Amino acid sequence: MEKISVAVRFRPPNPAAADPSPGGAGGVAADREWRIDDTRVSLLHRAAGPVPGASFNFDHVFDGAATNERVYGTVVQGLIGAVVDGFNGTAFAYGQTSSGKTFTMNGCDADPGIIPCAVRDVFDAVRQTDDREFLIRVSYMEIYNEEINDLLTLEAQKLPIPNRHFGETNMNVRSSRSHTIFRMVIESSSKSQIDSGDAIRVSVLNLVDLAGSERVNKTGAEGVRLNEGKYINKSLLMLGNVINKLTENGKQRGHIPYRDSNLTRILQPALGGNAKTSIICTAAPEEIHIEETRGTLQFASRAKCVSNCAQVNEILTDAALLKRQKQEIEELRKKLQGSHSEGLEQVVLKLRNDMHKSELERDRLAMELEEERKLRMTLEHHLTEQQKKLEGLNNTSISADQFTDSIQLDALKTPDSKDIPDGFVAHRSRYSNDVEFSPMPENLDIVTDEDLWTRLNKGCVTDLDMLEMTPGLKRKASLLQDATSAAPLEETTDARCQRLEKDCISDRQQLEESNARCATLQKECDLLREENLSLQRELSRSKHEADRLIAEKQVQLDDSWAIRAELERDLFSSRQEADRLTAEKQELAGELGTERQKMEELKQDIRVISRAFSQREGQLTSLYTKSKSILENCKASQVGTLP
Ligand SMILES: Nc1ncnc2c1ncn2[C@@H]1O[C@H](COP(=O)(O)OP(=O)(O)OP(=O)(O)O)[C@@H](O)[C@H]1O
Repeated sequence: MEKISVAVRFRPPNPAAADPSPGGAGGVAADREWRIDDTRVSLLHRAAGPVPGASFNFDHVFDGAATNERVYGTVVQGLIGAVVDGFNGTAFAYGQTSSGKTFTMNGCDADPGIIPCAVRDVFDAVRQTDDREFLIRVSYMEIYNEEINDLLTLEAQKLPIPNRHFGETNMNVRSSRSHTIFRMVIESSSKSQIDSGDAIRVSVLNLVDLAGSERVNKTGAEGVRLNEGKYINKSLLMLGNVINKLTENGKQRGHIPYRDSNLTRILQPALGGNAKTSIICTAAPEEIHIEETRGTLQFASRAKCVSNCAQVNEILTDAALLKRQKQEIEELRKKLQGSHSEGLEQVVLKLRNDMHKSELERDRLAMELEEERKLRMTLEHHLTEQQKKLEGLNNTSISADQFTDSIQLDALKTPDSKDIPDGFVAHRSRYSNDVEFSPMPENLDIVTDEDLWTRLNKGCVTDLDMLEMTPGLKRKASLLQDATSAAPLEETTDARCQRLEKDCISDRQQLEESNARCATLQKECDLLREENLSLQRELSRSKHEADRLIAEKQVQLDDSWAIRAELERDLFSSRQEADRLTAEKQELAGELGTERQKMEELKQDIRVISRAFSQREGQLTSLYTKSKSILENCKASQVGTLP
């Protein structure tokens, strides 16, 4: 789809044009004027500035200084190449009477208009296209009072060249009273033998000069001119209706009234159809024409919204159609077998590989995660153990059951130290805040002495009342009473305590690290799972797309095969029909020959008979003459012998 190209052209101000209406502005400085930029036209009030709602944008805007050559080069020249290449093209001039439509389309000797420039360029383009041969037909017609006249057929109209209807009005001494359509039909086919089966291109170029819309009070039309003006205005109204309908939204648009006038019927392909179209809206710059100019610009704005759908026009012979179908089938087959499907397969394969890799990676990470979890559990367990031991050490000075570990116990043992089977374990239940000495209970004298308790409890004196007596390891009082052996035991326990604390800290660090690693692995695992899912989705989408494309191509291929088969059948039956007709023709020709021969013979017979008849007639005539003279002689002799 491409939009219609719309240009606006202002003619130079006409000094002779005075406002014909009573109280007209002739000679008085205008209050309002049009400001013209490259693509914009706006109405300005000298005192108040831009007039609201009177500003318009177009593809091109030309002021009075623009020549026809420039207008043609900017707006129409591009169409010509397209028309020679097989597209339909239309250019038409629209505007109020005396705004310069005919000047734009026809021009003058010094500045030829669109029609002569277009004809020149069509023939130039044809000359430059070496590989095709062309047939160009030209017609020139007018729509006058809703009747179509051929302007090139002199016999029918008995009008001198130019044949078009012109008439004088107050607005234009030579006002066009009809719409004219200059049409070139361009046919072309390839010169090449190889392409001889190619299509024939047929395109139409319409160059239209519309009659101008007019107001009766300005043109002063009456009688014939008034009647012409009514037809002109009516057909232009129909053109406006078609354009309005075409600019409506697709659903509301409904029926387009092309058939309401001959003008819209002829312009139908150019308006929303199969053609490239350019409209040149001509306008008068004078203040007295502001309302008409505004109407023209509104028409041009609406026309700018119309879209056409131009395509090369080709006529296919059976052979060309068959050739096209074959080419299409070949192309489809290539596409089906070729790079596209291979590419898709490769994509699918790559996706599969990626998915497989990511699955392996995911499994590996899952295993690592499991190992990490196990390690963390072991560490946690170990830590708990260590903490318990540490607490035990903190709570108990010489609680033997806190040293179940034989290595720990060994560290506490002196060479004479021996497990005593029926000894006891003193477990300290709480510390006394104040340093004081409680009386030693008598039954504890075998456990330890007061100093040793004090040292083991780091200065804190045990409330011996609270000591629980548990069966367990018993130590020899003599061993524990030895003051020299108590000091190394105290140092070892502290060192052990510190080591365990250190262990504990490092275990906790390890545990934290392991937890962090575990969380990272978990995240990676989740990401991989997501990636995996998206790869799977992508894979299934690609597969689906590949299947759809293959199915589509298959359908196209099937269709092409079916069309081809049908065409081949048609071709075959056409050939048979042609053979039958040829045979029939030959038979008829034979019969005709025989008939001709017979006729010749008959003619000969007739000639012989005629000759014989003539001879006989001659003989009979002479015989008759002789008999007559004899008879007369006899009569005379008889008369002479009578008495
Ligand atoms: N761009 C221009 N440059 C010079 N003269 C122009 C230009 N445009 C129009 N004119 C002159 O203005 C007058 C009216 O122009 P023209 O006949 O082309 O108008 P029109 O729109 O075809 O009118 P109508 O619709 O009545 O046929 C003519 O004399 C023409 O030569």
